[in-house]
Amino acid sequence: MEVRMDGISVSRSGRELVRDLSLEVGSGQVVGLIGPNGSGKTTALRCVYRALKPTVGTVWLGGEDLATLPLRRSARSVAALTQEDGTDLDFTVEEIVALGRTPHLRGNQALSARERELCRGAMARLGVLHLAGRSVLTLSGGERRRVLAARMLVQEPQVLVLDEPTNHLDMRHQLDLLSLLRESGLTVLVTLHDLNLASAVCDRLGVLSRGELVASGTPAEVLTPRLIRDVFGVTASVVPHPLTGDPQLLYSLSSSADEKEPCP
Ligand SMILES: Nc1ncnc2c1ncn2[C@@H]1O[C@H](COP(=O)(O)OP(=O)(O)OP(=O)(O)O)[C@@H](O)[C@H]1O
Repeated sequence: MEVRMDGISVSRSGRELVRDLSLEVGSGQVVGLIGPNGSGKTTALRCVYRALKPTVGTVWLGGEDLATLPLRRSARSVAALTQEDGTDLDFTVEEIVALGRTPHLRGNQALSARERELCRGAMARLGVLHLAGRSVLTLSGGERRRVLAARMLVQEPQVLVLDEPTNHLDMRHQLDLLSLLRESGLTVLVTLHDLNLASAVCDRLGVLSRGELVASGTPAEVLTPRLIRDVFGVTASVVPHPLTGDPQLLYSLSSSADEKEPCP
């Protein structure tokens, strides 16, 4: 199922946070939104999981205007892993994961045996099955993030929207989660601050700067020293990954945009 942001703008308090953004995520593609702090990435994502309505423009979900779809229908199709995770309630891990089934259930309907198995499978895949009976309030940041990723999977969506999903995760769990995204076959829109991970996992990247899309294309097309310098204000060398060939950025601590040449 493809997702298309079509000329969306979002205004708040008299400020345009996102301006005339058009970006498509083809069915089964992984597309990354990158950009500096405050460039509008979260705001754009929130329009796709319906936490925000664009002031102007349309988000198309599988060819239908998202704004016209019943909430239950879009909730079955789009799952989000956000920064506002809502896990401040004293629920157990398995209760939080089971909440992912909500869009599929009627009233107080109990989970079927298949759904309970689905929850166990998702917890096992994210390495949190051993925490099933623990209160989420007692978890570390990374454990909590993996529980929320499991909740996202049990929703059985066609589209995943993830805002900085690797936050709090150690390197092994970062790579594990991103591999899961790649292998899922789902349509994925993800923000990532780590440009090397974005390069490794994404088919295409969109670059936001001050609310506007300033570049889009494959990681090789987008991740150039010039763009990194112009948009992020740092000097980086771009080298091919020795195993995969993906462009990878090398920084040095002194590599601010003020320097004319990177250190040898
Ligand atoms: N409700 C709001 N009212 C006014 N300004 C807002 C509101 N929500 C966000 N902003 C501002 O909009 C801009 C874009 O915010 P957004 O969270 O989308 O950026 P981001 O690219 O996700 O940033 P980060 O990388 O820091 O997470 C920021 O300057 C932020 O302060």
